[in-house]
Amino acid sequence: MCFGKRYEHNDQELLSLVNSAAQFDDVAAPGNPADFIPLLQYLPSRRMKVFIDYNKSFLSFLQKIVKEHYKTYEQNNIRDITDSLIEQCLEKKVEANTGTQIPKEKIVNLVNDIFGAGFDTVTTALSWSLLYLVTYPDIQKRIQKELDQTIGRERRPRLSDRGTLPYTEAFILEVFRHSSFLPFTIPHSTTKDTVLNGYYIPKDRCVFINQWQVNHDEKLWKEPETFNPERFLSAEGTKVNKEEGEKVLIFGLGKRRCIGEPIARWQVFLFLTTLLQQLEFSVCDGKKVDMTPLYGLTLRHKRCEHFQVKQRFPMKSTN
Ligand code: HEM
Repeated sequence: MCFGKRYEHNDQELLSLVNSAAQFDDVAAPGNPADFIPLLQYLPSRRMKVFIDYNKSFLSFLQKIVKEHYKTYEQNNIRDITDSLIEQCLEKKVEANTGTQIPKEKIVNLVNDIFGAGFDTVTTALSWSLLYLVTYPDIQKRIQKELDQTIGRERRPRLSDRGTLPYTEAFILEVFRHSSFLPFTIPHSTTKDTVLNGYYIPKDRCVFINQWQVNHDEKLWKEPETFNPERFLSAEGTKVNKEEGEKVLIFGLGKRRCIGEPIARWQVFLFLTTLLQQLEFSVCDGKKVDMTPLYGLTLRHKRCEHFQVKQRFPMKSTN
């Protein structure tokens, strides 16, 4: 979407970025001691070096792509998000509306934000989903039954199917809630002295939301530690209970909540339904999945060595 390009699975440049994304995740996690004791920023830090090195290499990867886009840019053929940003930048220049103009040098940073915020998050959501599916095979079967009955096997799932698969939707909500794989929001700062629920928070204080706590609060959820998609279904089991769904906190809150939320929900839905229509996921007999989360900017799970996949029915070309 960002670059209008599909990378080969063995593209070395992309692979090295994907692999180092995990490192970035570790060092960028909220909880860097220097966020709380500013003096620590002056001490040498291995974390900070990894953080800076990763950003440098990622920015140079993006700069190269943005440069290529500028060279081949055609006003009447907008190929992707990068072209669209270039268009904004050039168009606004013509209108000389400097208030909303995107400066040319900011394009790389904007692509960086979209790629950085939208890549690791969606892949982590999908990978937790697969882990829950192999841990709860009956839930996997129930989603596949819903897919078979509603979509069938003759065509692939589409975005327009989303409202017609309540159990699948409830499963995704329960993955978001139970894993809470983004346990905290991005750190923000108070712009003035504030009182919240009787607590005084001075101006310029680092604040962020503990989403994990909200998603596991016993006052909000019945048996919060139990993985149970049905908690999001109406009494008859035929609809998603909207009010319950809205209680799940994974995209942040307020003005700076995730701007990519709708696209993220669509992506998770489309990838999961496409995979589950065709494939069955499991772990080798007698093996158990370790669901202990590894702490980082996103909570990851340990690599699962016993994961296996098989086709549900003979391959047919679908569209
Ligand atoms: C399941 C996937 C995703 C989750 C759980 C998620 C979650 C979040 C969270 C918690 C924040 C911080 C909100 C805050 O600090 O209050 C955020 C910010 C952001 N997200 Fe997402 N996100 C996801 C996918 C995406 C995608 C696909 C995109 C872009 C295509 C995206 C773009 C952004 C951007 C640009 C911000 C910064 C917004 C700002 O600072 O104003 N996210 N996201």
